[in-house]
Amino acid sequence: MAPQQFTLEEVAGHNSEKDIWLIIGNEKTGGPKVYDVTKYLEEHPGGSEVLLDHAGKYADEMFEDIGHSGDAKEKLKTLMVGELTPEDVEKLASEKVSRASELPSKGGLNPFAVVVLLVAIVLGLYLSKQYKN
Ligand code: HEM
Repeated sequence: MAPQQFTLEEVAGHNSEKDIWLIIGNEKTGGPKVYDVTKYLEEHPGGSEVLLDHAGKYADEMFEDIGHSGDAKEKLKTLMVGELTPEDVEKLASEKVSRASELPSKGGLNPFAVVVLLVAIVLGLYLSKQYKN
């Protein structure tokens, strides 16, 4: 049976302690795959916190950076629930979305922060003019 396919958005919905999925894998390891780590949270030797931090996201870089053992990779296999749709595999590869930072939002500037910053600058200019006169 072909593995089930999920979108990034569907994976992102599994982001709580009671239901946590991660995406791990890259071109070198056979592509990103989707893992259900809900039952593994308590068992994880690295603690549940790091897994929760990446709930619903692409955690490949973190997983690789730790230098997980062969045992860890074997365990990982048992937790797989499926793969990403080809479009979203493409998306991860091209945008390097998140690399464990921002899913599903695309990163970049927060528009609210930009507005606040602009207002602050204009106000600053206005006030400095006032003081000169
Ligand atoms: C389902 C995915 C994962 C599995 C099956 C897994 C498995 C393991 C295992 C078996 C160990 C013990 C050491 C070893 O055998 O390498 C371990 C340690 C650790 N893992 Fe994971 N891990 C997973 C995901 C992650 C992720 C996503 C992170 C980070 C965001 C992470 C961070 C750590 C840390 C910090 C340690 C402790 C290393 C140490 O104390 O030396 N793990 N993991």
